[in-house]
Amino acid sequence: MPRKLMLQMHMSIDGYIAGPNNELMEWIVYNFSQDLNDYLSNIKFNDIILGHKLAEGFIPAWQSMPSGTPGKELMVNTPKMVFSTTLQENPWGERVRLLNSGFEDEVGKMKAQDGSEGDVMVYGGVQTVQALIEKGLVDELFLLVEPVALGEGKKLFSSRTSYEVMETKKFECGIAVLHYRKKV
Ligand SMILES: NC(=O)C1=CN([C@@H]2O[C@H](COP(=O)(O)OP(=O)(O)OC[C@H]3O[C@@H](n4cnc5c(N)ncnc54)[C@H](OP(=O)(O)O)[C@@H]3O)[C@@H](O)[C@H]2O)C=CC1
Ligand SMILES: Nc1nc(O)c(N)c(N[C@@H]2O[C@H](COP(=O)(O)O)[C@@H](O)[C@H]2O)n1
Repeated sequence: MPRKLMLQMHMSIDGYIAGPNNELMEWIVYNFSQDLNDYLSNIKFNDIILGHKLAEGFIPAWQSMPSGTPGKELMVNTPKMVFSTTLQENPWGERVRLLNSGFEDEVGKMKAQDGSEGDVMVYGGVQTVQALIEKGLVDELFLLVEPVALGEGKKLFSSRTSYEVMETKKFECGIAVLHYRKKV
């Protein structure tokens, strides 16, 4: 069985993943309740994909979190691949690999590996996930639906794709997780 590419992203109830200009995500509840931390810690994967812009914040932010912060070990220790056409040197250390071209081909190769290698997770940002969705490479979605409508912003999808619901769950902090699998 091949590896799956999973996506986990926060989304407004009207389907936006960022403001119109990728503004600060102040609409996102980051103070996760224990039940949500427990749920997320059960999603298993062995590689993380990040876009360059997200990586600039994500990697140092997780590294500097106090030990014991839920998710820290997973986020810091899991190998990461960062998409960038401009970065020539990797500033983030040995667990991070830069990919300068052929993004979709490389993801296709990762996915073709044996499933016993573990699955792959992408956290964003907008350009990166839009490209992966557009190429049909994302197999499962974990949408963390925030209890807010934004009215405008950046969307995950630009064309019609069918999914089936695997699970829906409401959490104490107000987030609802919708877990979908792509229909084959
Ligand atoms: N809703 C959510 O859960 C999340 C939302 N976000 C939102 O995402 C925003 C950042 O998104 P965005 O600015 O799009 O940044 P990304 O993190 O997607 O990084 C974009 C950069 O990644 C490289 N890249 C990614 N895909 C490709 C591709 N297919 N071809 C060429 N280069 C590629 C390029 O780097 P280079 O320029 O070096 O070539 C590009 O400039 C944040 O402001 C935040 O608001 C982020 C994370 C989670
Ligand atoms: N799997 C998992 N476990 C946790 O404990 C978490 N806090 C998260 N957070 C998710 O990580 C993604 C990137 O977050 P930042 O951009 O670094 O804030 C995002 O999807 C969070 O929901 N994940």
